Order: sequence, then C-alpha cells, then structure tokens
Amino acid sequence: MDRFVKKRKRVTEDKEDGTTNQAAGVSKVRKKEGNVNINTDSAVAKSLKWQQFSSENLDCRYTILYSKAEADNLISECERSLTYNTGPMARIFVFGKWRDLPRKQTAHGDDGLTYSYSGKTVAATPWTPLLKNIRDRVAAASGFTFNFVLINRYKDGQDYIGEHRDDEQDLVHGHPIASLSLGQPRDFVFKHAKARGKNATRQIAPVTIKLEHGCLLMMNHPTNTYWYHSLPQRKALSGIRINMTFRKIDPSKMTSAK
Ligand SMILES: O=C(O)CCC(=O)C(=O)O
Ligand SMILES: [Fe+2]
Repeated sequence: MDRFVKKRKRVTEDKEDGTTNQAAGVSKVRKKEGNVNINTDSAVAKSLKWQQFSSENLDCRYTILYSKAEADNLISECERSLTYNTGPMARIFVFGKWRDLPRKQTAHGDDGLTYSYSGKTVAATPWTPLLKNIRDRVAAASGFTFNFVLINRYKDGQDYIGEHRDDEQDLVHGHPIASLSLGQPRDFVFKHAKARGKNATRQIAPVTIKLEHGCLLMMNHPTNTYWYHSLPQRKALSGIRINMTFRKIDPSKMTSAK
C-alpha cells in the first residue's frame, strides 16, 4: 500500500514533466532511476483491478490488462508478425541429451542487449511497433519499465515450460518480471524451492494461477528467489497461447559484457 501512496504523491509533484504516448494509452509517463521508475497516473493504470497472490516470500499481482477484443487482435497480430527461433536456439540440453524445446521462443529488446540460453549468447531482436506498444502498456499498468521481452508460444496443451526460477544473473536485482498472456488460458504453478519433489524439507502448498487471455501477472521480488514456476502440460487443451515475460536486464551483468 505504502508504495502506491508514495507514487501518487510523486505524481502530483512531477506532473509537468510527463511525456505523452497516446499509441499505448499512456497519458503521463516519467522515467525514473531505480525500481519504481515511472508513475502510474495513466488511464490504463487507474482502470485496473488487481488481485494479490501471497505466500511465504511469494508476492504476485494479477489483472486483466486487455479486453477480449483487444487481446484477440493482439494474438492475431503476434501470429502474423512474430518469428521464432529455429536450429540450436530451439533446442535445450537436459539429462545429457539435446531435445527440441517443447514450445517456440524468441526474444526482443533494446539495442546492445544479449541473452544467454542453453550455453549460447545471442543478441535480442529489436523491438517491433507491436511489441513496443505492449511493452509501454505493461509499463503504464505496472509502474515499472522493461528493456527486454522473452516470448514463448505454446501451440496447444502439449507444449509446456518446466519448473525454473527466472533468477538469471543479468537481471536487475529486485526488479519485477511482468508476464502477459494471450490465447488459451493455462495453469501457472508456483512451487517453493524447499517444497519440491522427493527431497522436500518443508511443506508449503503450491500456488496455481490460471492465466487468462489478456492478463498481466506481476512477479515481484523476492518471488523468483524462493519459488520455481512452470506451465504444465494440459493435453486436453487445443488452443494456441503466447506469453511475454518483460524483464529488466542490467547490461553490465550480461555474459557478453564479461
Ligand atoms: O508461459 C508462461 O506463462 C511462463 C513463461 C516463463 O516462465 C518464462 O518465460 O520464463
Ligand atoms: Fe519463467
């Protein structure tokens, strides 16, 4: 709550400094240093209803960011305009073997940003107008800015992402990850690191969030330090789903900067 009270106060003080980005529906966006780096005094932010998910060291907020009509349009545009990794970038090394990734993946971001995956470091593809527009709406809604997006496309309920934490070294410490979902609703499951599998040392209930068409899930710090997440297979489901995780990379921490 405190955070919002503080942000509101700053909004009134900074009003004259805002820039306008009508395309993304952002009325006043002011860039700031640090983690809370833009204000949320926009039409987008004010109209949202957030649901809070909490557990031990888990802090997530969920909202419907896009109406059905908007989200339908966005997923068609994504299908028309996005291209996904092929070849070695579409494979993963698990249990001593190379396997095809059980989904499609691509990444876009600011000039000069790279990301590492399965031991390879590649440059982020530049932002497209569509992705910039979504990024700016996510920023207006959340109050945070992002310089990178990882996009996963699940062709149907056979496709999935296994348990992992988005705790990569090149991410700005403490910055939230914003996850936007389009298409087939799917379960997103959080498991506490100490409550997973046979070697669990704690009993902490998993947290499952159904990610609907057009929703935004904010994964706030320290969620990804303590909790793994996954999108399990749901073989009966046949619809396409596209997920975008907006992140903030610290260029000085990238593998390519070392
Ligand atoms: O598809 C999703 O909802 C999650 C994707 C994810 O966890 C990731 O990109 O790190
Ligand atoms: Fe993730």
